[in-house]
Amino acid sequence: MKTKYLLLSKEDHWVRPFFKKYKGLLALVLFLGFLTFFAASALMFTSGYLISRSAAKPENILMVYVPIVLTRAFGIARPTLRYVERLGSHNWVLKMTSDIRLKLYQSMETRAAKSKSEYQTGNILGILAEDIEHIQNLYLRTIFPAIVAIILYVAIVIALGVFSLPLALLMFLLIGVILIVLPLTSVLVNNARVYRQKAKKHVLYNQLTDAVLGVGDWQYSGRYQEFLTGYNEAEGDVRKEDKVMKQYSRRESLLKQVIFGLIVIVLFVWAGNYFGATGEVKYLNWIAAFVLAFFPLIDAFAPVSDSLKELPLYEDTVRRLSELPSVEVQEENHEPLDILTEDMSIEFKDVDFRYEENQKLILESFNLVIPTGKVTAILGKSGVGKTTLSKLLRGDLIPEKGQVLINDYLTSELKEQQSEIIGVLNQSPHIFNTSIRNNIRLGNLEATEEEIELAAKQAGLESVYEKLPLGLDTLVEESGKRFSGGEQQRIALARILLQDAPIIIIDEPTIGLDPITEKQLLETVFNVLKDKTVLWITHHLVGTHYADSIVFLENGHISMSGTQKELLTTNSKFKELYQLDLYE
Ligand SMILES: Nc1ncnc2c1ncn2[C@@H]1O[C@H](COP(=O)(O)OP(=O)(O)OP(=O)(O)O)[C@@H](O)[C@H]1O
Repeated sequence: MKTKYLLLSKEDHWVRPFFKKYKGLLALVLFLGFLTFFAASALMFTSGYLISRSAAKPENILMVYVPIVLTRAFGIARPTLRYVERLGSHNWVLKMTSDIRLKLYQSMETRAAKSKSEYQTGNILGILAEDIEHIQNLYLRTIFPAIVAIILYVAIVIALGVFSLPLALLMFLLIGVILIVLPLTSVLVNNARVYRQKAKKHVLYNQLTDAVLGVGDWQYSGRYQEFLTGYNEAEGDVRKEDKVMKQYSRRESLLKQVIFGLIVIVLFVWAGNYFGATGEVKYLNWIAAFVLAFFPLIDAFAPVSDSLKELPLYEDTVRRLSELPSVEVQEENHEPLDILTEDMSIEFKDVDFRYEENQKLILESFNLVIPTGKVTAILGKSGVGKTTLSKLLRGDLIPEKGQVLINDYLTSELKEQQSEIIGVLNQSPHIFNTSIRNNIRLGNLEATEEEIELAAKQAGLESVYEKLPLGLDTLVEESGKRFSGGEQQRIALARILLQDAPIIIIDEPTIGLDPITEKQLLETVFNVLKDKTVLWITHHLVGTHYADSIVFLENGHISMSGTQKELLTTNSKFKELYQLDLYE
């Protein structure tokens, strides 16, 4: 079990900083919250007095003129203050949660380059949907009302103390039960339950994303019903916990109502005695006023224990957030590198790389040079490190030893210039659910219509969109479903052409395509990318004539290299592999 609370402590780097950042608005919101209840209470007080006084038939209207004006004033002030307070508090909370979302995004981005696998999509969805919403509620439903209630509590006890010390003490105890004893008991009783429920909900989120991503496989395997049953059971579990907690809430709410009833009776008896004892009729008018003034305060006190019960949830939220990678504030003004010159050669210089410390080196003293405007094909068994090589080139991974350079600049320094320098054509480019034109435009938002059309033509899309009534404005449907794999790759290629980066990574874009489409696509790709420096990851030897150099990766080193022609004539192993590939 936890020993130290994180929420709003110094170690809380997620909620506390924003709490401090907007503290001026926060103070205003709290003050307005207090004023709202004060106006509500004063409204009831003046109306109570007015009713009592009017019932005693005043000689003329002027005798009750002041309470009439006050009743009107407080009647207008209460909703106005409430409105402004809501506006302020929501504005405050939305500002803060938007900052937290941004921080979450930055944190994931920091991590994304290194390893996406540590944080499942479901976890992130859970954090975005549940946790940040909890933080939103933390302020709107818990912290603000609790602080306002405590201010009111102190004000009431002091105000009553002026009239009678025993009454002030009694109110101190009775309201104290509602504001302190009940919430604490509730936190103690429900703590474990709330945690359990939240953990179960996170399991549900993970199951859901997994299920949505793999829905086809559940269907094909004939285990759809089994999956549904499992999911329903997990959901049932969450509901069961929910039921127990609701039962507790109902009982607690009953107890609160009884205490409120008791407070009203105590106030009534005391006011009756206090003002009745004076023997003067005019003082009797204050009795109803005193008792009625308490009623609006019930709205301030009642929700506190309900919301404090959720404190463990907020604590858990902050804990989960604090486990995310911290965001180094990268405010440093990163000077753009003067990297774009004639020379866009790539060099891997004595590179050692592995993902984890105790892992075998994936690249060991690895050296490779790709001259400007040349194509190097990287081949090797699955898992040998081809994709790793491309990630090192993008600067997403940093070598343990050695350097990865483009035009003598470290690729890890590229930062936001990365997309300006390196384009990627991979196995499954994402085609967004918009028109072909917009999908291509993604490569360069500033491109003109003519440039987009030229890129589409160069990528060989003309024959595709010409047949369509809407041409380039045809919607591609979700994930590009409307088009074949080869056509989707051509859209991605057009996007890259528009991006016009001098270096291109081609990571098996032809995988899953039939040999004829593969051949046609490769022809287009290498035709339009002929001036670029290209790192081409492939499994196929057929087509490697497009490469100026072929490199075989094995055990972290280059085991074979040369042009297709050279290798075919001098290397029997290559020849053998080439023959095998021909018959595949
Ligand atoms: N994030 C990671 N953490 C730990 N190990 C990883 C990670 N990513 C890849 N690896 C391991 O590094 C090795 C090289 O992976 P890489 O993806 O570069 O291979 P590849 O040659 O591109 O394979 P394929 O041809 O199947 O795509 C593999 O053994 C893989 O399991």
